[in-house]
Amino acid sequence: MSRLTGVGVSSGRASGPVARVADPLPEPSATPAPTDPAADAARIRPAAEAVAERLFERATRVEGDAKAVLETTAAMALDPALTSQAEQLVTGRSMPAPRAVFEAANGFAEALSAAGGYMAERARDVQDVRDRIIAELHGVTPPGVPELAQPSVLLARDLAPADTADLDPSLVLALVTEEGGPTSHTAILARALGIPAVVAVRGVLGVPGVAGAIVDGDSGEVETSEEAVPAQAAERAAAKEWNGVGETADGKPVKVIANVGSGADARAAVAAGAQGVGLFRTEFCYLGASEEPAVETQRSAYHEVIAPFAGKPVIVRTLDAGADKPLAFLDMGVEPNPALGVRGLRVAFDRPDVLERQLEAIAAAAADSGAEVSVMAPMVATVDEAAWFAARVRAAGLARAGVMIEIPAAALSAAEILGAVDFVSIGTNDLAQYVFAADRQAGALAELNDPWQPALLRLIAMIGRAGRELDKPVGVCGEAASDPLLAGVFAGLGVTSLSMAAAAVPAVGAALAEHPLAAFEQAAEAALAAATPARAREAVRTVLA
Ligand SMILES: C=C(OP(=O)(O)O)C(=O)O
Ligand SMILES: [Mg+2]
Repeated sequence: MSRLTGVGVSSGRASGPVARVADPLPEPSATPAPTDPAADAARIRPAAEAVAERLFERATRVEGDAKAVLETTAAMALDPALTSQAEQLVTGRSMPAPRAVFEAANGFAEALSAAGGYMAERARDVQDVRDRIIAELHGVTPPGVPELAQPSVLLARDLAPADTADLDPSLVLALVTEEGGPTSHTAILARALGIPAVVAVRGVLGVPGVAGAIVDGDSGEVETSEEAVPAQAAERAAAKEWNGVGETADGKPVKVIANVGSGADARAAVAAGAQGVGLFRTEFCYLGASEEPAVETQRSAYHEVIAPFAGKPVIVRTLDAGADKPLAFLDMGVEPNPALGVRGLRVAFDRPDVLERQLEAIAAAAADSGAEVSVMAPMVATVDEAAWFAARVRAAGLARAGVMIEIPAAALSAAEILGAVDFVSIGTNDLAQYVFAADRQAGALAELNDPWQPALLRLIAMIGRAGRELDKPVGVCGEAASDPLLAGVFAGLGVTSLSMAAAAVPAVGAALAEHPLAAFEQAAEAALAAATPARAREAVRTVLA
């Protein structure tokens, strides 16, 4: 018996036999060089096609989000840039085919990781595709979730979207991962499925002979056992239906909207019933570009995301580049402390022309879309910065300007900032990182980046209060908004819209509809008064029981 603690990211308690998700294959060797490089290179494309075909086949058996994830991953396997780069490494540098795929894919994954945020999450997908193609070349079973013969607790290093897209929820009792944090795919998926999950359980993969486990998604405790443990599913509230209207039980509106980064994301958000877009991360349009994309290129990329939301609100965020999201064409130089450097709106102070061209493209994309388009800036620290940005947005002919609140100084000046803009949206991913001085990407600091930390909630309360006083919208668009229990707390703190990954939309919508606003306000008070994240969760659950 071994007891370990991680970060509980999806509530409930379950136990049962453990199914281990296979780790990626070991790094393929760079030697020996192929005797016939041309023949070895010729194996890569068919292997990638076989991987894509299998993923497309799995996609035919599921619907909605799962289908989109599998199709996106399959399309990544077929990316000609990846296969041709790998082929060139075999023919030009005499690398064995598996090593060439490894190197080529890693190049793409590194570029995505460097871009940070949403793009960094896509790096995991590229690594997933890489490992599938390498397994195909070796003729071995690909890593990932095994076929489950009985209800099981899944134990993994971390989970990629394609690992889990077609999971049968009736066979998964709980998820436990050694890596990952509160904003990981595992967390979002578990909440969407309504099963307990604990992430960042350091050392769990090193425990020998694990046969069963008891998982507590509230306290973050995981008890492993060498003996079989009988399957016991978490008590799941009857699958809640959501009518697609974001409001509390007493009809107080709280918009349930989506975070998107591409046309495919936008279509998935529509399918999930999102009432609009609360965060369109435009970085994707610039990614890997050695030159700034032309206004027309930007317009067309933005239009693809905005158009599915005719008649609905769409908040487009201007470029969030710099520091951990370096963009080659901006040539910002090396910074000693990147997370605290020239990033987000700060880039625009040096290069207002880049912002102006982006606003021109957004205005053009909005013009014939029928959507209610607003624009917001990332990484705003002061009211002067907010006012500077709003003036430029209005000069571009766009009606509504807002800013993200993700720097503690901005949270402390929320009232003044709201005076200068039409709305604010709280980026809990960065706000937590800056409040706790804890890198959001560092698994070892996942506990500090837990959005249930009362210190973070107290700052959000200040922003909510300012919004109510000035009667202006306050959104949350960090991943914290995808936690259905926390969603009610945010509503109680004065938040008027919640924006999240499409998969979380129905569960959050249903959770808001369960209680009147007064109950959420009481829950929020209880959370604010708690000393720790675990006690805050417990207190909220008690109030809403
Ligand atoms: C939504 C946010 O922005 P991003 O994750 O893109 O930095 C955030 O910081 O919470
Ligand atoms: Mg951010």
